[in-house]
Amino acid sequence: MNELTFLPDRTALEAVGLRARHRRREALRACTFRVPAGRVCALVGPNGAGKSTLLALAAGLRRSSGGRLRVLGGAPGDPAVRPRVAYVAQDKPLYPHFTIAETLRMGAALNPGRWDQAVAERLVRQGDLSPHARVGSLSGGQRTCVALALAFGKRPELLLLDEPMSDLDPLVRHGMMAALMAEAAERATTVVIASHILSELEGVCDYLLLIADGRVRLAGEVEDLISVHRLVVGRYEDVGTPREFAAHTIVEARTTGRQLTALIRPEGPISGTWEITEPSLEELLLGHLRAPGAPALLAPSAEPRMPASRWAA
Ligand SMILES: Nc1ncnc2c1ncn2[C@@H]1O[C@H](COP(=O)(O)OP(=O)(O)OP(=O)(O)O)[C@@H](O)[C@H]1O
Repeated sequence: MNELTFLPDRTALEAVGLRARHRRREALRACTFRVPAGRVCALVGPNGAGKSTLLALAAGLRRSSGGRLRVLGGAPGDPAVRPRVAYVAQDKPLYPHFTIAETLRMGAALNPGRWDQAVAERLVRQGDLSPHARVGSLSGGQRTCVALALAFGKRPELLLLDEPMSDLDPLVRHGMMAALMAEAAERATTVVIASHILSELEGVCDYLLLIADGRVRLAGEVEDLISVHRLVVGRYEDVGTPREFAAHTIVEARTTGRQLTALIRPEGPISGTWEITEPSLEELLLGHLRAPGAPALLAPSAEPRMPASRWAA
């Protein structure tokens, strides 16, 4: 993180009581959170949690069914907001008859005054692709590289990525992730990246939004969220959870043989003879994913800042 990318006073995404429906099914249930500008935010949750729905709302491609969502200070999809946002959907729609070079020319034509050809070409090279290749002849992973090049060439202030790396081979994924993060850091781009690959998020994301069953479970700076949790490991042969944990918030506790492993939000010192460490991001996420009913936590930076007078849709 550098001074440019750390913009805690500006807001990229802000939701209050946000709801969305797919026909009768509620996909988002009263979600409230804030993502400050300049952050790389991991959007994590089980299948069907509502991640894609949230990104599509932020991109202005779907309408909410209640609550409020602000994107870069404006309404999602507003003509003043749309050019500043790029969105890479899971299915990455592209024109199959275009070559990669033609696709980038289309990007330039659609984004007058914003387009950065050098950045787009750099990302195409990262995928080891010829500009003359036709999009229809590319593999799924190669199309992903083109979609990411198109999104980044737009020089967005907010980049919304829906599981962008899932079909990339490990080498290309590594190179692409590094290239994306370098571009994002240089331009202080806010990135919201939905992913199931938890190891890929560690060391890359400094902000976290965890949703499950359409509800926000965790939101805030990764550092802040990690620092209020502890991983507690030790020998335990009784049933249930140890009595000394009663004073704390237990996110998840598991016993394997005679060993107990628990993810806890301590309310004070933890008594007993336990090995107590700070969880890694992956351990924090796994604990919460295994325990979707654990009490939600919104760090102070994730609390909405829009005045209450604007909360009504
Ligand atoms: N087109 C649709 N029609 C009906 N229901 C839908 C549609 N799209 C999503 N849903 C439902 O809305 C809920 C949220 O789906 P969403 O795709 O946002 O989840 P997700 O977190 O992105 O899941 P995944 O990790 O599997 O991509 C799910 O219950 C899903 O079944």
